[in-house]
Amino acid sequence: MHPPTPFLIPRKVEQDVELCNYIIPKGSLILVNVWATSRDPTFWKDPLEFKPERFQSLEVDVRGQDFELIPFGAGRRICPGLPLGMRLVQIMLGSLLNSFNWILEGDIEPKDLDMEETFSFISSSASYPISSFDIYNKSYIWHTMLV
Ligand code: HEM
Repeated sequence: MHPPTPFLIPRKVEQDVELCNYIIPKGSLILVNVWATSRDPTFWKDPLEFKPERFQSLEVDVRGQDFELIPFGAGRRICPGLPLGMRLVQIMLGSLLNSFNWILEGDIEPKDLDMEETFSFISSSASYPISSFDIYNKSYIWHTMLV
């Protein structure tokens, strides 16, 4: 729902295409706005709410078959790094959670965190609310985790 790339890679139409009663002329540049589709209230209940549990009961998959959620794109130009990306995200997130003792700075409440994104080719967090953490006295050696 927070795709790293708000738009898929631009595509150029090679011939006139009719789509949903629109003619897309040959030569047009097409940008697929996955940022918008992954928070479209037509498909998502409370799309702006942080509810990771929504995926527990959903059949929607990120592998390019369900167009309401295509962070890796879809079709023949789908991200070839999808299997690696899926594994890396889990390893990185698990390693970060396991290796550091995360705390919120000052008196910030979780509900006050700004979870909005800044817009550019790659989305990033608007602010870095978790700005302080202490190292939990664990060695942080990537290769031992990956072996
Ligand atoms: C969570 C991690 C990743 C995400 C969310 C992601 C997302 C994407 C997206 C959205 C596209 C554009 C697809 C389209 O326009 O239809 C793409 C393309 C691509 N990705 Fe990834 N990617 C990830 C990881 C990786 C990794 C690990 C690699 C390589 C090791 C990789 C290599 C590529 C390449 C080469 C393309 C261009 C494919 C083409 O145009 O034919 N990606 N990726």
